[in-house]
Parts: sequence; C-alpha cells; structure tokens
Amino acid sequence: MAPSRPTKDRETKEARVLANRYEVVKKLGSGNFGTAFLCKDRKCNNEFKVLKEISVGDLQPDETVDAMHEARLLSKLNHPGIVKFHDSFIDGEFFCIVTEYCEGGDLDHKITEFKKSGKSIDEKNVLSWIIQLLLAVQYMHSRRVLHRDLKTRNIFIRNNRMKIGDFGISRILMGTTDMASTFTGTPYYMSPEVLKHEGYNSKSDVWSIGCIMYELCTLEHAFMGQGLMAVMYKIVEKDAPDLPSKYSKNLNEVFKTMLIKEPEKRPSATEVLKLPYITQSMAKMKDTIAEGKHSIDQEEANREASELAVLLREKSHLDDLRSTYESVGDSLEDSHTLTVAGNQGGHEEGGGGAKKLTARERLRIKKMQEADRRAQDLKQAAKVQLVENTERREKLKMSLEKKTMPAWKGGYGEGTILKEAITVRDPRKDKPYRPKEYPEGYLSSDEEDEELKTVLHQTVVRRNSERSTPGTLHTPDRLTQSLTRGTTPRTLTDHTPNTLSITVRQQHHHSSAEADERPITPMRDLMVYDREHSSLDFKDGVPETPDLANTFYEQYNDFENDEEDSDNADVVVGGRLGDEENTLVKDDQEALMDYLAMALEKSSGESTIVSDDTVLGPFGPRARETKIKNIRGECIKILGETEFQKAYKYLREARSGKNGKEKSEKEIMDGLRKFVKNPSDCFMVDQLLFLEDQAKLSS
Ligand SMILES: Nc1ncnc2c1ncn2[C@@H]1O[C@H](COP(=O)(O)OP(=O)(O)OP(=O)(O)O)[C@@H](O)[C@H]1O
Repeated sequence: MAPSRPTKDRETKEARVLANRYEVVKKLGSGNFGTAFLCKDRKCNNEFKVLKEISVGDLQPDETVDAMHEARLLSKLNHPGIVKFHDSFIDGEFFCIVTEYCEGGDLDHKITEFKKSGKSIDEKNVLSWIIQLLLAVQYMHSRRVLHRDLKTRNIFIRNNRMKIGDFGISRILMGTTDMASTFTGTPYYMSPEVLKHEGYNSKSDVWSIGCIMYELCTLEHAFMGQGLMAVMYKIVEKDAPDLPSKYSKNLNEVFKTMLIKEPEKRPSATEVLKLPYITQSMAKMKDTIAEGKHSIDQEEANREASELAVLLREKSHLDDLRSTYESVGDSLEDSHTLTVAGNQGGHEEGGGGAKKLTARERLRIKKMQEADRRAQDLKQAAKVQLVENTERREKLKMSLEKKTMPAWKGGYGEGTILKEAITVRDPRKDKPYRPKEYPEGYLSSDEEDEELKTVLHQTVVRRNSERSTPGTLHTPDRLTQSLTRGTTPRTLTDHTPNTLSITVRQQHHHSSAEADERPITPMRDLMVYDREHSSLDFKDGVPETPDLANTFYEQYNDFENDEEDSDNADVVVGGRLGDEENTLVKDDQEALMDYLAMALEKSSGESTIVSDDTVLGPFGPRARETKIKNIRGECIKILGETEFQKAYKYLREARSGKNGKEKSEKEIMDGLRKFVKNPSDCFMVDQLLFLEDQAKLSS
C-alpha cells in the first residue's frame, strides 16, 4: 500500500473539526506519509497537537484493523525523546494520526538555519542531542519497535529537546508489506544492509543516527554524490568520512563505530550508550539538568513567596474592608460615599483617623456582602439536604432489617428477599438475571451510587492535588468509571507518596454452576481501600433498573478491552496506559534525567538485535534473485506495468550516464514526470537497478 496524497480540497479546507475534537488550525506541510496539520484539541484544554492525514482509500478492512491495532500499541509508549502518539482514527478515506506538537520544528530546518547563519554546532550540543536520540532509540528497540526512516526531517525540537517522530509509523502503514515501497527519495540515512535488501534491524536505526551525527557536525550528508545511485554506491562501498578536526577524537570514534558497514559488528543503541566517552557525557548532562532544575525550583520558590506576600497583603486589606462593612452594615447600600472611623486603609480625610472609602472599595464590600449571602443560602440548603438524606437512609436500613429478620421476630422472613430480587436483563444473553445471593448490608439506591462516586471523585481530586511526584494519575471520572464497572479482580494503584490505592474486587463465588448467570453487579462488588487515610469500605448494590444494568454491561465490555490493554502495561514508563486524558506523562526534563540515570546504572544492556519480520535473511545469490524478482513485482504494483517499463528504461539510461554527461537529480525527476505522476514513486526502481548492478558485479 503506497499512501497517496490527500486531495487538494481537503488540504485547503481548514477550520475543520475532526473526530468531534481536533480543530484544524493550519497546514504544516506534506510528506511521504500524507499531510500534517496543526490543530487544537478541544477535549484537552485546546492543547496544540499535530494531526497527520494519510490517504488510505485502497486499504482493505483487515489492513485498517491492523493499522488501528498498531496505532493503539504506539499510543502506549512514552519517552521524553519520542514525539508522543496521542490518537488515531479513520476519517472517510483518511487514516488520521494525532501526535504531540513540537514548536521548535524539525532538525532539518534547524540545520538549514545553522547553515544560513554560517554557524556550526558545538561538540557539547552534538553530544547532548545524539545522547537524547540514542536513549529514545534504545527505549523503542527494547520494546521491539524499529523506526526504519530516521532522518533529520523526522526529528523534532520541543523545549530545546530532541524528539523522534514517526516511530513505528512504518508498521502502521505497511502492515507486513516491504517497507521499501514507502521510501521515496532519501537514501542518505539508509544503511548498507537496507540498500542491499539484506534485512532491516535495530542496527540500521543506529546507522541512521550516525548519519545524523555527521550532519550535526558538518551540516552536510555523510555520503554525497551526483544522483541517488552515486549516494547508494558510496553508502555500500566507501568508508564514512572523518568528522572535522574541531571535534574531538573521542567523538569521531563514536561516530565511526555507528557507521560500521556490517550490522553484526555495529553496536546497538545500548552499546553506544555504554562507550566511555558517551557515559562521561551522560553523567555531565545529568548534572547540568539537575543544576538547571535546582535553579528553576529556586526561582519557582521565590515567585511563590512573592505571590504569597501579595496575597497576604490583599487578604489583610480585605479583612479591613470586611470589618468596615460589618460595622456600617446595610447603610452602604444607600450611601454613595462612606466615611468611617479607624486607621485602616483607604483615603484618610481630615484628622482623627476618619477615612473615606473609594468607589472600588465600596464595590468590593458589596460583592463580599452578596457572596456571604449566597454562601449562607447554600449552607442552609445543604443542611436540609443532609437531614433528608439521613432520614431516607435510616428508613431504607430499617426496611431491610425487617426484610432480613425472621418472621418470628416481626420481620418478613428470609425467603422474601430472593423473591424480591431485582430482575435485570443481560443484554448479551437476553434472559432475565436473578441474583443468587443477596448482598450483606443494605441495597444501594441510585443516590447512594452517586454519593459513592462523589466521595471517590473528591478523594481522587484531593489526592491528585496532594501528589508530590508526577506519574500515574487517574482523572477522577475515569477512576470512578473503572470502579463502578466492578468486574474481575483489579487493582488500580498509584505508587507514589500519598498513594491512593483502590482495589476493586469481585466477591462472587465463581463456581461453574453460577458462572453462566453471573452478572456484573458493580456497586456490590466494590471494596475501596484508601490505604493511608480513612478507609472507605463499600459493599452494596445491584443495578436496579434495566437501563442501569445495560450501562454497566456496556462498561464491562469496555473493561474487557482494557484488560487486553493491560497485557502491555509493562511497556509504559511514566504513566499508565490509555489515552492521555487518563495518563499524565512525566515532565520531560525529569523523565530524561531518569533515563540518563538508568542508562548510567545499567550494567548489562540488551544486546539482542531487533529484526524486522518483513525482511529477508542472508543475501546469497538465490536470495538476491528472489529479492530482485519481488522488487520488480512491487514496482509494477506501484506504477503499473507500462509506466514501470518506461521508468525502468529511462532510469537505466539516466543513471548510467549514457547519452552524454550524468544528469542531475532534478533533471532526472523532471524526465520521469513524463511517464509517472509522482516521480518519487520511482525510488524503488532505482533500488532495483542498484541491486541488478550489484548482482552483475558479484557474478
Ligand atoms: N510533531 C510535529 N511538530 C511540529 N511540526 C511537525 C510535526 N510533525 C510534522 N511536522 C511538520 O509538518 C510538516 C510535514 O511533516 P511530515 O512528517 O508529514 O513530512 P516530512 O517530515 O516533511 O516528510 P516525511 O514524510 O519524509 O517524513 C513538516 O514541515 C514537519 O516539520
């Protein structure tokens, strides 16, 4: 599947809202995978995000499912060096991806700026940026995700930090198809093994980082040549050039190891991070960030202190005003000017401390009076409500006690309960459910469910505000929702100081006889433990109306999906799974510190090579033949038989330099336009020619 470009109409039709939430602000640009737009997320405080639209008109339904699945997995990955993948959805014929917005733009732009200004990037910066990239790549490789298209245009800058974009996008777009068909024209960062179609693995990403490092130091590509073919030949056959002499020998050594031709001899990201020069630099970086953080903390403390001082002054002034209005009472409402005795603020008039209040102060006093009145009313209403609630609860309790009381004690007899058990419909089986066991304690009413939710909500809000360490946070709504699903044993635990640990337990007896009829009885099965503070212990309720029951069943279905997700829980650092509303990613700065510390501490990193399932193994003559055949097939699939034949013939001549001097890349692209709509689709034909030449040379 080669992603085609979105229609012109769609590109220009801005101020659109997608998925009922993403408001398109402006177009950022178009790339091989589609068009990127800056948008505002209406459901997330209008936060700026990037929405990429990829035309997938010809995608099969199962491919769409694969793409959604891949996207869901990607959304669970969090790393300060990776552009956060927020969301994905299908909008008509477009597959849309929503990611973090990096206000600093991409590294390609940055390098161009440096070039224009005639400046170079100093070693300290190069090191810091490369380390950030290596840490991100290491993280993704340890989660078995390859990038496969690392280049300066895919690296973004946010708050002066590097972030790799489009990680794993290839998997979303290509499913199991050969990725080569999506490369449309940039061989500069491609490793020899990729160009020779010997397989893509994690080491190929390391090669690309090496190329990026060279570009940071020289503002030029590591392998240059007249035309793509020449570049490809250089990558496969020529040694990497040295870094300019103004960079240290140590840095040059690191660079050279990343560009070792044989992937098996090239270090993995973890191994590069363990090279002594890099380790030392990481330690320095960690200290610098810590110092910076300390001074930011100090600044923050000073700012808070001065804000506090202002607030205190304000408060004392308000207290003065309050005592003023308390002493003058309602007379204020009639008078336009007011003069009171005392030595409080305001304009003093004459001797004896008498003062005249300003118009502003009078207004403030009025506002205070109104607010006080409203507060009184609310207080009164709340008192009445409380009494009503308590009475209702008492009544309910008494009625239940009577029901459960044996008849000889004046109750209704135990059997009554079962007869009265609430019947709700199981939407999935469409048969009535009659609970087998009756809950201890009293039945829940809707109000009590609500009350529980409120208590939970407040507790979570309070805990969130008490938190001192960022990390896993549940929004109150989400948490309450999860809790009210009350399904299989599940623990939602927040492992930070002042932890809120909430355990949801299934109290049913899961005997096979009962299993069939066992419904989801949310409130009854809730056991809420607030470990460190007061313990909230709830055991009540079955859904009392079919509607309520339906809602709970629906939630249960969601919950099953969540459980599936939780299988991948271990891949998340700095936050729980799910969309970002439910997850608070650690502050990038702190997270980077953590990853630096982890990389420094790691005594033995993984050295396994993450390979791509879609690539071939060793490149023997037969394998090469097969590969050439496959690529030819792919080319025909992309271009169509006739266009392929024309493009192939044209490129063979143009690349060989026959009929005069070798053509420039632009001339070749212009020439191709006569046969094909999108010349960059012919990059694969170039690769075919390259492989055929290689085969000829070695036979
Ligand atoms: N997360 C982001 N934050 C800020 N700008 C972005 C982001 N993602 C993309 N852009 C900008 O949007 C434009 C289009 O980006 P896109 O990734 O679609 O294509 P590209 O990087 O130019 O090419 P390619 O498809 O080869 O990666 C570029 O100018 C890029 O800098």
